[in-house]
Amino acid sequence: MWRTAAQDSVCLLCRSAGGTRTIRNRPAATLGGGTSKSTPWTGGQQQQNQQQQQQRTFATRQERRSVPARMVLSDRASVARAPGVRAEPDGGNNRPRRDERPEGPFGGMNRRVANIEPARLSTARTRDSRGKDDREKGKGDRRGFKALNMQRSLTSIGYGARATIKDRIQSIDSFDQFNILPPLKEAISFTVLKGLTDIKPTPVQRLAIPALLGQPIGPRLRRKPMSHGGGGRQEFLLAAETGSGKTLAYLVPIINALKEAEAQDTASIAYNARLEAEKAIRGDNPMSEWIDKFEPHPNTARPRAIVLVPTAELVEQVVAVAKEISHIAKFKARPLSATYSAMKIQRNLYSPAGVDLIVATPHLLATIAESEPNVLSRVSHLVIDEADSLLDRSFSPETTKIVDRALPSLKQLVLCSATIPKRLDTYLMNHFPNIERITTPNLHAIPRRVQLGVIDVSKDPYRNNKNLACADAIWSIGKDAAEHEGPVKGEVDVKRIIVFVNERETTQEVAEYLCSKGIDAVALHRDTPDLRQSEMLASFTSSEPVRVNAAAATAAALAKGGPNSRSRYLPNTKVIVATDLASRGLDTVAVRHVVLYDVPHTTIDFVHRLGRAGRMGRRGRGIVLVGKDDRRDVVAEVKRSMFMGQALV
Ligand SMILES: Nc1ncnc2c1ncn2[C@@H]1O[C@H](COP(=O)(O)OP(=O)(O)OP(=O)(O)O)[C@@H](O)[C@H]1O
Repeated sequence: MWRTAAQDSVCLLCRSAGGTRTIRNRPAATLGGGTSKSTPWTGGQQQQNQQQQQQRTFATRQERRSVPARMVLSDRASVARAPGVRAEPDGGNNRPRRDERPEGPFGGMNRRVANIEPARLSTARTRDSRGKDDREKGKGDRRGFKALNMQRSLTSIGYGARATIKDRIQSIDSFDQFNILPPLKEAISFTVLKGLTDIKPTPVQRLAIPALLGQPIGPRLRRKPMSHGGGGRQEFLLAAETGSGKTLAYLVPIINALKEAEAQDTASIAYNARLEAEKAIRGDNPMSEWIDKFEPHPNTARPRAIVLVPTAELVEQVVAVAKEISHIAKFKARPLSATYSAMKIQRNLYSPAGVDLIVATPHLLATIAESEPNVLSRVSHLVIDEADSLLDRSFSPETTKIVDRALPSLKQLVLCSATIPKRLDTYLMNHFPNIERITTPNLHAIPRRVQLGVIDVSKDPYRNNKNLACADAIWSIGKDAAEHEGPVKGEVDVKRIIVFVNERETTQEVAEYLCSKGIDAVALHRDTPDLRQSEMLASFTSSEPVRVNAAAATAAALAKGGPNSRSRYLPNTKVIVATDLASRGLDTVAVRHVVLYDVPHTTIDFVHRLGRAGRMGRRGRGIVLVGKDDRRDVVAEVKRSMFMGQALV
């Protein structure tokens, strides 16, 4: 019996590989009891190779088993191994690593590494690892939010990116830092935000105003070259938490652009000169008496800026802000909504004095544009406020029609929203791939100053009577308020509360039940009488306090049985029952309490509904009624997210 050094090394290797069984003490050549003579498969050259080879192992157990008694092993150790590929001590599975396979027709198959140039690979890795860091960080923060992670409805933004944005806007603390015309600065301080002592732009205003003006602020705010849609148009998405001043964030730069363009517009300059001459001729004769007979302004029925909003109430709200600015900045803003008579709509649009900015609902404007295509022929600035609703299925056809008609003259398209739902994200990627996204550090987070309480409706005393639970919650708020006299002796503040339901049909039913329990409640929907609805809304959107006699409120507070008490009248609360679409965007500054009658379907609805309270730094409280079939896990996680000050997903 003889052994070569090479054979010894095979034996050691086999042992160390732990699994490749060899017939250890027999040289390969004698396997099967053969001789060392050459066979047709093993020539003299092969034998020489055998001796030179340092590591040798058998191909596979199967191969070995199938080795006929007189078979001599290939000196390549594995028949599957390509020339030049090293053997692996892998227990007999000696196939070459996929990424080491040679070039050839099948060389690219089953690769584990992408065939990317090293230079490109390094930049891709840096980018990827940065994104991954952010994602990992976000994931870490979201651990334990199983229910919310499962039904993700909002686009997530990494906490790293949020921190960067926060840094960027720190140096801006005054409207004077923006390149806006002096009358606009004056209007912000003396009309829109009058009464405030320390006026500072909010985060969305710090980000959006310079971006829309095309103004670089400080070295860190210098932006990449403008993102353009087709035809040199600029496209922006402003996304910021509810009640954070988005209206002013888009109105200020747009009005500024209108005023600058007006100063250059030869038609307007010539008209103004003729108007001044006419005024001189007419002397003391008031302008309102003769302007109708004078020639129309070049902007008559051809506004240069349009703001689209989903509801008539929001039309009023936005146009009110624009008009406040217009008192000082001098331009014409007009509302268009279905609540106006045909004659009023006609007058607003065809006013001989012209119209610069129109605030409208898409349905009405799209209908007008069908018969009067010129209405949109001069639009240079288009804002789609509450973009997640207006680009959703129900509004999208009308909104898109307006965008399409305005496109030829459009210079800036601004989409504005408090949430970026995933479907909006996809829509933007498909339709506006170059849109510049301006998002604030607290996007999708409900402010920590808003607390969320939970009432289990399935328990006593409600026994699944949601209406009763709702009335009881409102009575508790009223009773509590009755104990605290306001600044005026003998009077208490009236609490304004919004009750949110998921379906529009439920609004009336709940409002009627609350009324039957002595609560001043109104449903906010199309069929509610306009006057009652607008009276109620006015008291919700005004920051002026409403007070009632303390004695009446205290009597109600002391009555036993709450909503079931005999007195059955709670004088110090006012309630609106609505779906969140009805109240979308409403600046309900007077609201401290929100009751979520139904558990919202998605986190998007949580953000918008709870966003009606706690606006612009105010405190607020949400109460959610949870029935036996509701997702308690979702509610618990939203509550925890809010407590931790995290964004909902
Ligand atoms: N810089 C500011 N400082 C203080 N208050 C401001 C400032 N800018 C706006 N506001 C006030 O903040 C309130 C909310 O503004 P606005 O309605 O524009 O919020 P929003 O972000 O559009 O909310 P939503 O998402 O609900 O539509 C308004 O009462 C407005 O007057």
